[in-house]
Amino acid sequence: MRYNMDRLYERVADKGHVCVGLDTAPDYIPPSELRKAESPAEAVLKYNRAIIDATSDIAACFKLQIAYYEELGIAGLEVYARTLAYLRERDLLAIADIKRGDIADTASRYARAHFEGEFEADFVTLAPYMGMDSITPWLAYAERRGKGAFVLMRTSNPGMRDFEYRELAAGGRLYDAVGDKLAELARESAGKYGYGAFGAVVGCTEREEASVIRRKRENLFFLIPGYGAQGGAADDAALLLSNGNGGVVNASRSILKAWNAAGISPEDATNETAAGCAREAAAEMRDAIRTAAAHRAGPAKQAVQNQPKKAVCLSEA
Ligand SMILES: O=c1ccn([C@@H]2O[C@H](COP(=O)(O)O)[C@@H](O)[C@H]2O)c(=O)[nH]1
Repeated sequence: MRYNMDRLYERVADKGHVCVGLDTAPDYIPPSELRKAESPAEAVLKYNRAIIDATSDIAACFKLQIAYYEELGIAGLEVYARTLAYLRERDLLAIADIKRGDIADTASRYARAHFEGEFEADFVTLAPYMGMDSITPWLAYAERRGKGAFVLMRTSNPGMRDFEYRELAAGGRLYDAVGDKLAELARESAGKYGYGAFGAVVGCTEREEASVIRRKRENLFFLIPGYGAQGGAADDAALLLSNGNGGVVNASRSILKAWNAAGISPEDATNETAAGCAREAAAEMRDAIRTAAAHRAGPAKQAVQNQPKKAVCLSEA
């Protein structure tokens, strides 16, 4: 089976670790574009397309947080589906950040809804609180269609300590117990590069235990949120990478609102200027993570990574 996780690994090797978050709220969009559009939803679609066009050669993948679309109602869900279709047409990988978790029968319906049809994505995010029977129905799609998932393990938010850090009577922390189960699953669905079809969400806002988590979970590919707006930096994210690969680092607001941070006045901004700033922010992020990862890997890896990009791509093709 050609797993999407293998495709993602190859995109990282080729383009770097950036996952552009399409968490597009209407108020992130230049006001002139909002005025021109027939509805906020239409403005979001146009903005998404501009961001995708400007970053598609830099981003390993794109992540859509479904809440931003749901809050716009039916029109928002239509934009969600059309954004996914736009990515698919361009052979760009999409993560649907839907964080589902329910009894097996319901889970299989969620899986059909997000791995087939109008909302089809390459990967989803899952919440493991209800146990492995809420995860396994999704696995059928890994076996049949190569689909992938990232299961919440150690998240990026302050509340991660409320439950994920609980010490278990059997030893270890709750997030470790999730990691054990995921590592088991990954052994059964290992792809070409040794990573399982399903990986884990591990935030980069907390450096504590990051290197240990990475070493312990060598067959799990990580989706790493928390970069930029939540305070995570390239050095933090690099602790969660493995041999220059093994994870994608998500940034949403710091890319979508880069035009704002660059000091462009709302009245002067257009989708074109916003997309230019997004491109610059994504490229800076890619370079900072590459440098931090190479620094962590030591001189031998640095020498390989410092070769001209074309040569690296050719050797990995
Ligand atoms: O632990 C987690 C899991 C998911 N997220 C999601 O990632 C993005 C982060 O957005 P930023 O604007 O870059 O902070 C958002 O969609 C979250 O729902 C997370 O932040 N932490």
